[in-house]
Amino acid sequence: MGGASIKVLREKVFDKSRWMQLPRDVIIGHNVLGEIPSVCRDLNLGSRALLIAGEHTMGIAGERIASLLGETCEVETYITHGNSLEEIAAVEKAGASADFMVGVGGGRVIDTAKIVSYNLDRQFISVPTAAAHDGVASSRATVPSPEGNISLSAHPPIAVVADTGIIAAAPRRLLASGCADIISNYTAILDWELAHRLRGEPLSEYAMALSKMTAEITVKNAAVISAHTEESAWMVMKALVSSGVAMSIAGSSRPASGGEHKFSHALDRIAPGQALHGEQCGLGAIITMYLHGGDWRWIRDSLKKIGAPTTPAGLGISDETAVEALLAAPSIRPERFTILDMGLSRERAEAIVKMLYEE
Ligand SMILES: NC(=O)C1=CN([C@@H]2O[C@H](COP(=O)(O)OP(=O)(O)OC[C@H]3O[C@@H](n4cnc5c(N)ncnc54)[C@H](OP(=O)(O)O)[C@@H]3O)[C@@H](O)[C@H]2O)C=CC1
Ligand SMILES: O=C(CO)COP(=O)(O)O
Ligand SMILES: [Zn+2]
Repeated sequence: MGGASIKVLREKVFDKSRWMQLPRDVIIGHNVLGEIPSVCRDLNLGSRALLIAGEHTMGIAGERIASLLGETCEVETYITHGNSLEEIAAVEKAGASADFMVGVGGGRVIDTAKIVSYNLDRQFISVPTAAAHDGVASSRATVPSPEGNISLSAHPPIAVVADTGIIAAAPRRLLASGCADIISNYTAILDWELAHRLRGEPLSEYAMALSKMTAEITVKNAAVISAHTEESAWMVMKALVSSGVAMSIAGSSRPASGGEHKFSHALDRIAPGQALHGEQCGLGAIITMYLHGGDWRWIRDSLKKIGAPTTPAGLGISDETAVEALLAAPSIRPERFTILDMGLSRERAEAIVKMLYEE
């Protein structure tokens, strides 16, 4: 009897817990914009909406959604110009009396809607107009700061409505960028494993498996995707949603963001507005795969197949800028340990950037 109670005392207490938040409704497909009023009714979101879109995306889909919603709701519209903390504060003011938000556009608009709705404790619907990034369904929001981009905890959208007709009509470059953001999951996972081995950072096997599978399916379907049809939009959008779910499972962007993302964030600071987020991450993934000793040529060729750039010139930046971004990457989010935080010399960074032009 005494022996049994000693055994109980010695057992390690299991004290782990995680709160995973995921979207409730995910609707992807042809002409699904028309479903938005039903989604609002189904989820009981209220009668006053703030619709947030960008300069281009307001005309591409925002106005149509506002008119659809206008039949049953009071709708205010707001055009954002980026996702700076000042812009977020302004949208928050505009949304103070809204019951819910609808974010219509690219990654910056969706991140703005995500953080504003989180701060105001409202729900939001994510309506991507392009398949360019994997923040469509994630619970994280990336915003610029003087120290570089920071990843804030927020909440996932209550619903995602992705109209493949609209997404397929977006410029080809945006779709290729989304694929590159997904392909960079390969190196993000290698960095996470490295941080586990060297720093004891906890891993989530489920998040890693989902993130890797998403990248594998994308590469396997490169030929279909590069045709840039509505079927391509369907495939890439499913991958982007799955990658966002992997981030929600992990409770951080780790499964989809490693050194290649730190390189991209450094570029956003050094050479803002030159290239798309996913394009930058794709180039970063070639370099970090090389540093991990993996098959970097395969990453490069996969990116080429889907039409994403694979050199600094392809991003519209100089080789020197790419070298500066590689060297600056460790200063971005220093707590996120990656292969770029292991001490890359300028000389090696220059040699690696030259290597990118190899046939
Ligand atoms: N939270 C997360 O988990 C993640 C966040 N991100 C973040 O997302 C951002 C990148 O998103 P991304 O979409 O690449 O960049 P942007 O949001 O900057 O959008 C790029 C451009 O595409 C335009 N656009 C969008 N849809 C269409 C369309 N159908 N036709 C024509 N133009 C269109 C936008 O127009 P407009 O001018 O109207 O906006 C904008 O000019 C970064 O800030 C990144 O950090 C990326 C991955 C994950
Ligand atoms: O872009 C992301 C995943 O693709 C989000 O990652 P960050 O946390 O690096 O912004
Ligand atoms: Zn990304």
